[in-house]
Amino acid sequence: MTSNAITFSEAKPLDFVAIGRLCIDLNANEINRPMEETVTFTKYVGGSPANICIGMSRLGLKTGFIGKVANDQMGRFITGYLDREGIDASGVSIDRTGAVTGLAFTEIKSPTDCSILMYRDNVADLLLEAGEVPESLIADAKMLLISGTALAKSPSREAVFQALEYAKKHGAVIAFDLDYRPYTWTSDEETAVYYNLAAEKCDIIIGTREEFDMMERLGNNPERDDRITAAKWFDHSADIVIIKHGKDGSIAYSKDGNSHRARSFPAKVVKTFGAGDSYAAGFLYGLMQGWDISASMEFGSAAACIVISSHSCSDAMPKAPEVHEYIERCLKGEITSD
Ligand SMILES: Nc1ncnc2c1ncn2[C@@H]1O[C@H](COP(=O)(O)OP(=O)(O)OP(=O)(O)O)[C@@H](O)[C@H]1O
Ligand SMILES: O=C(O)C[C@@H](O)[C@H](O)C(=O)CO
Repeated sequence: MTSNAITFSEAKPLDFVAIGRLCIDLNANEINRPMEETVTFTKYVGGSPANICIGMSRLGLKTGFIGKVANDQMGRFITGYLDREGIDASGVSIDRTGAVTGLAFTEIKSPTDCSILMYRDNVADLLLEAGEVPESLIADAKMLLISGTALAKSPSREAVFQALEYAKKHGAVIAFDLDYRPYTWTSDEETAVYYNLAAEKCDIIIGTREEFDMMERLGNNPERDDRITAAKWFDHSADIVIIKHGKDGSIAYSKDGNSHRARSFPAKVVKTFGAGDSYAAGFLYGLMQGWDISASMEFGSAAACIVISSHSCSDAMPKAPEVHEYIERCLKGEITSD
């Protein structure tokens, strides 16, 4: 199937495989206050690539995950969740070194003032080794998603480049969700080098304006012009580059020279994070259905609204009928922002 010059190998048994972190979100139950004043949290599976994979699975696609979890109750909570979601977890390794599961404590001071306190020392997800990346899982997949934070440290960094090599070898479409989390990196120069090296191999690149700014410290785009940002990647492997702008929506550029703007939909926002993961899942799902770029962006934008209107990220990932209904209700004026 071809969508916007991107061709998916229909004969492959898996639709989507992601590689990267599997973590735990601990979202404060007492919202609209600083974390210092919160007492209880709800535990969810987290990790941006995990959220995207869960989103793709919820939308009805056959998915798999490549990663590493801690050999403890949190690791077993995560793998049990993937199993219940029907996600092939055969590519998930168990750490044997005593590493731990990354924790994301989320603070919801207000619907527009949210932050994440990350505990990521000695996390298992960054210990995934290149030799643990199953070539067969990627060979069976129409699409591979990589996520930028997995590039932050070795051996996870080399595992990502191994996955990219397998994807190229077996004709999988490669999507790169930039997912820049500063606390995981030690140097701006190193960050930009590895993000750029990975991005050169990718067919679809999705990031915020700020994430592309981080990458472009090696280039020259003082006006932070989205079109200049996108053009660079069409000289490499990219067919589609999406720059996300929060409530102001998103813009996509395609290699054929076209651009596509998507507005955001109204939403009763509980917390803003999770927007990017659900947007990515909705957009990539749309492409895999053969929809055009604009329709896929609209679907991703609506999926994002459903997740930011919820307390969780992974648990809130919607099914396809929910997203279509959300769009219809917005078009009828039945949903408004606060
Ligand atoms: N407040 C909002 N109201 C409606 N839609 C939103 C809002 N914030 C984000 N979105 C939708 O989600 C998409 C992605 O959001 P954003 O640009 O914030 O990405 P992100 O920074 O990667 O998200 P995250 O907060 O999960 O890291 C936007 O393009 C828009 O369609
Ligand atoms: O990606 C992370 O490590 C944090 C996520 O678990 C959290 O759900 C989020 O920020 C989603 O964007």
